[in-house]
Amino acid sequence: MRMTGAAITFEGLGKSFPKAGGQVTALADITLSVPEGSITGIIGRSGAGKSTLLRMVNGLERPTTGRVTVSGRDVGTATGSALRAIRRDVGMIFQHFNLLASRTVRGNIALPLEVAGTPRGQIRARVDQLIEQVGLGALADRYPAELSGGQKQRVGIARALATGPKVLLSDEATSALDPETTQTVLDLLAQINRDLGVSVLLITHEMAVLRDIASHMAVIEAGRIVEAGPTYDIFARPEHATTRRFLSGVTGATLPAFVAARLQTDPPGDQVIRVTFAGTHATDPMLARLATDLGISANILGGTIEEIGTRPFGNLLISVPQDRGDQARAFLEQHGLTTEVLGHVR
Ligand SMILES: Nc1ncnc2c1ncn2[C@@H]1O[C@H](COP(=O)(O)OP(=O)(O)OP(=O)(O)O)[C@@H](O)[C@H]1O
Repeated sequence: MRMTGAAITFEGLGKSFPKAGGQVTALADITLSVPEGSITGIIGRSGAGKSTLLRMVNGLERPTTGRVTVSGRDVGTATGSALRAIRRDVGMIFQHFNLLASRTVRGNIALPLEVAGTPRGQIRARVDQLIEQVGLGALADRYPAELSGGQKQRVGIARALATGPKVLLSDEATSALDPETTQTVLDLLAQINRDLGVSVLLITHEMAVLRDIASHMAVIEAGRIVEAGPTYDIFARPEHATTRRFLSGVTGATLPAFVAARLQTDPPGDQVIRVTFAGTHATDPMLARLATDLGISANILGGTIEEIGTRPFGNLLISVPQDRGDQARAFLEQHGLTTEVLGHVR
């Protein structure tokens, strides 16, 4: 089946590598679609298979089973000019930038155009345009050693865009950057996605990267996708334990230390509940209603409201009397909120 509206598809994809005395399975039964025009992020721990999955998209690795397509073209079986055509449609950026030290900014960005046989006269104009696009105007004649990490990644992005790809692959592109620089590079990726309509597939081990720019996401563990969907939905209703673990670091609210230190897994004590507010319910005065409708008064232990895309997303940590906990949670869930019992405090 060929999915429509997909920039990239993985269909029952598997990849094994030979290993002394047998095989190691890096990926198993991956079925995932990267919607055209989306920024799709894949998160997983080290060794989960992220890089292998990304390398399938430009044909650096070939599937052992299943298929990977770019704009409907099968990458795994493509050779010669067909493979070269796919690769022109797929740009890639790297954690450590992979720039040539002996070439200036201009020279690095020109490289893929030279390889593609673009006439010299055209290369100059195209490179100028790319340098403008990534905001490197004043640095065109500098060498990589004279640039900051963020500037190097801008060169990497310009180089990846040189041949006018439909898809941009990002391999931990911000992992070597400080938080502030990370933000500016993520903003640039979002802008490129918006302005040029380039679909982005990125891999990361940081949930914050997905929160900030990914419209869609998937969680990969031990070579399998354990959860996938629109980023907002997954943040609001994570289903898999691995997803929840990744989320606990970013969905702001953490328990105050004095509460965390006393938290127990079993009763007795007040029930400590994480309430996730999503979408239109984000600003509803649900705690007030808990008091007026059910007569349950909740203690507020912590909370945050942030935005995913442009939609509000909140986390509130509360405690309620143990014997009213189930009732309170049922009420909140009935009103479209997600709840999770974190434990009990006396
Ligand atoms: N060329 C190879 N030969 C043998 N095994 C490999 C090869 N490439 C990857 N693997 C194995 O496949 C699994 C997935 O590796 P991969 O690099 O894709 O993970 P990752 O999620 O990108 O991790 P990291 O973030 O550490 O790069 C690992 O067990 C790895 O050892």
